[in-house]
Amino acid sequence: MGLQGQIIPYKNGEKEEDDDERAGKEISSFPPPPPLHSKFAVVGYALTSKKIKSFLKPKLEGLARNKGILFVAIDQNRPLSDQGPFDIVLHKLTGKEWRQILEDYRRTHPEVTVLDPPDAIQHLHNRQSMLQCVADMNLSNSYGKVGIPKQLVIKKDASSIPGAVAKAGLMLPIVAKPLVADGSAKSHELSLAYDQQSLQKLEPPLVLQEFVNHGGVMFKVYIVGETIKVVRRFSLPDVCKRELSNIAGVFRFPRVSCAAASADNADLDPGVAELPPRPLLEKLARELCHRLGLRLFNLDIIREHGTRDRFYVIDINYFPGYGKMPEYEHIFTDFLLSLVQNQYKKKST
Ligand SMILES: Nc1ncnc2c1ncn2[C@@H]1O[C@H](COP(=O)(O)OP(=O)(O)OP(=O)(O)O)[C@@H](O)[C@H]1O
Ligand SMILES: O=P(O)(O)O[C@H]1[C@H](O)[C@@H](O)[C@H](OP(=O)(O)O)[C@@H](OP(=O)(O)O)[C@H]1O
Ligand SMILES: [Mg+2]
Ligand SMILES: [Mg+2]
Repeated sequence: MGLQGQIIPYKNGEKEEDDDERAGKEISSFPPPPPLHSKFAVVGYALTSKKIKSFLKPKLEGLARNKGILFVAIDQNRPLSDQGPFDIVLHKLTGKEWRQILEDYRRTHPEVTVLDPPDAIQHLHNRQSMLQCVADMNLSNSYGKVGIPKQLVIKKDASSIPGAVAKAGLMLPIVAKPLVADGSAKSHELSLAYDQQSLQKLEPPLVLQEFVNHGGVMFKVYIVGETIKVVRRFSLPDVCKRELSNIAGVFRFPRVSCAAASADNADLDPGVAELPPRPLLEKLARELCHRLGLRLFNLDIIREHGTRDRFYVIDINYFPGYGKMPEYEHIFTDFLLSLVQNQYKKKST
């Protein structure tokens, strides 16, 4: 633990004789910080301002503080080793330089849990490698079958796309996704192509994916360590054969999964609304955590319309919008607590 090796939740008025080595460090401003000499587990965070706003809400900070966890902003202009000491580093920043800083820090501070390792996160920044684990897993049991849509990577030369699609046997319509998925606005600019010729209008590098009809509803599976939570979201509507033969062109679509309202309380066809079986999701999540080496991510999964148990994972996101996950404040606090308790156990054995 960052200070004295034991978590003692902060209580108003508590006084101790410890040093104030954290004095002058930038700490989160709301709720009011406790005295710097308290025995807290310290979570250093390096997040975008957007992420701070959606994730580090007063309720989370308050709950965590009551359980002895303090969030402290990392100053990116100063060496990480000069800050803290941290018990956990929580981050979602991109860039080679930041990755290197974190890798060096992990090497020199093996006692600190970095959520998550930069090279493991990097795996999700490419939409091809992102889904490879799911394909390799080939999950199929009595609860259902989980795969990925048929897909093809186009690195360059848009004019080659119609031929490449025909050769690979991909069926229209096709979802075109930027190959890089680094959280930038551009990486979320997706399009739907209805006919073969229009595919030339797309801009590689891309992943082309068969569009799978799924009744206009998808499931977001949020993972925080060993906890999983599933929510329904509205998604793109099905494309019927008649529509496909009457429409040509490429249509850009916005960030559906983000913009779309929750479909949890909507009046839906039960066959579409039914959540994927819990044991199937648990198996998938556990295995993905292991294979990806990540603890904080979500996945978008759809059920092929007209089937009960045929599922496709279409997207995996690192440190997603947990602010939209029910009860995330409690789940996250308990998760962080379990990490520091494990660190403490390790140290004392
Ligand atoms: N293969 C597919 N078949 C059917 N619908 C799809 C497919 N791929 C994507 N979609 C739809 O497009 C949406 C956006 O796709 P995707 O989740 O891959 O993009 P993203 O920009 O990475 O999203 P996020 O905001 O979750 O990171 C999905 O939520 C789903 O509605
Ligand atoms: O929770 P879902 O619906 O999957 O959507 C998330 C995206 O997948 C994330 O990529 C967003 O985070 P970043 O904008 O930090 O990449 C994340 O941004 P947020 O944390 O600001 O809400 C969400 O938009
Ligand atoms: Mg998505
Ligand atoms: Mg995504």
